[in-house]
Amino acid sequence: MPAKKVCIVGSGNWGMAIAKVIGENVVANGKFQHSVPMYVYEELIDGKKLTEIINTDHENVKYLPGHRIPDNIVADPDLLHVVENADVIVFVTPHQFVYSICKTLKGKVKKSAICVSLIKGLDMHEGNLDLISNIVRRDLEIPCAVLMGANIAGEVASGLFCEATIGCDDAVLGNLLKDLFHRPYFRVAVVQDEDTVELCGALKNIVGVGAGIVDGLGCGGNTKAAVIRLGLLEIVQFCNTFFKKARTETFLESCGFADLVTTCYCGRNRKVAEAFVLSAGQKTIEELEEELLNGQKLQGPPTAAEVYKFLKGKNMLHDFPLFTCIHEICIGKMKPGDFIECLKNHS
Ligand SMILES: NC(=O)c1ccc[n+]([C@@H]2O[C@H](COP(=O)([O-])OP(=O)(O)OC[C@H]3O[C@@H](n4cnc5c(N)ncnc54)[C@H](O)[C@@H]3O)[C@@H](O)[C@H]2O)c1
Ligand SMILES: O=P(O)(O)OC[C@H](O)CO
Repeated sequence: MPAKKVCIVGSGNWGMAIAKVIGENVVANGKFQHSVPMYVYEELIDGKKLTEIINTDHENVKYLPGHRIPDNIVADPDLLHVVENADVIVFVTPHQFVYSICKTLKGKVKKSAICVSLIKGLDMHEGNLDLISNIVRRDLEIPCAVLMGANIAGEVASGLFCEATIGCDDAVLGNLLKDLFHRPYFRVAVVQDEDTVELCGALKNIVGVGAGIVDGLGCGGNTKAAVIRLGLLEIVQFCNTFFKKARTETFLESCGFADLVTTCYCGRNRKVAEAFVLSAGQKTIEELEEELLNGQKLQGPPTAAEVYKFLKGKNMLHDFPLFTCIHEICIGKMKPGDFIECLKNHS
């Protein structure tokens, strides 16, 4: 069997960390070609192209400073060149850019290629809520698995132990992807419940915003635990109401409960939402995202907006009071303090 060509589409905070994992694994495992092209959205840093900096210094000084990635990861600003003849395409951009990337790739990827999405987000499409993996499947006409989990990028890049979940309904494909991602410090489990794995990854970002709100209000660990518990309840309910019935065990994998915990304590959504509450109406979420994240993109507030629009269309906002309240606080329709009432009255 010829070695498979892997490519990575995306080079942000998580994109770089996972490039380190992949770069090490393709060398350790004979199933994959050693050189891995990575699509980088080109920009200038102090007058120098980011792709050149990555290929020379093997570090993305803007999105994951202080971490060296393996030399076999090759940064390239040409998206079509990156995916040319690729057998495995790893999608890891903020979800905001998936539509335009898929549009560019339509009809341009190998017919036998497979994709794995590491993107935690959802998209409203023609009045319906789309999984990111569905956009890929529909536009590129190839299978798409997902990888989600409690994976703060900097910690993974530092080699600190964590777990992740691959959601893949095809067991053979799932095992191939496990070979690509599993490392001694990155333990991967494969489950055949791909929609639930992806939904957990997307929806936990809304709950992360809720955690930041209670931190900004000066509440303690008990209140945050309530946010996590009620958030998990709404995630389970959302999956089972709108998608094929979830396996309960999936929520106990890294993509479920564990990702909720890490996001609510260590994530960017939490951080920006806390700053938003502390700014007492002086700054918007978007302004704080720009101020605090240096180009990294929040997924929680836009996902909350998309879920809100979807639920409103179904007249079901009252069935998901936590998701609803978090969005209304983000857009200034409710005050952060109202969140506590929402928690108190949640059934
Ligand atoms: N950062 C983490 O700790 C982490 C962990 C697990 C999963 N994720 C998920 O991975 C996905 C990617 O997150 P990330 O942290 O790698 O990204 P990020 O938040 O660092 O986003 C910045 C990236 O977006 C790119 N970008 C900016 N404008 C663009 C455009 N117009 N077109 C294409 N790309 C553009 C930038 O070049 C940069 O690579 C998200 O869905 C996120 O939820 C993130
Ligand atoms: O920093 P956040 O809030 O985008 O969360 C990062 C990861 O998804 C945690 O697993």
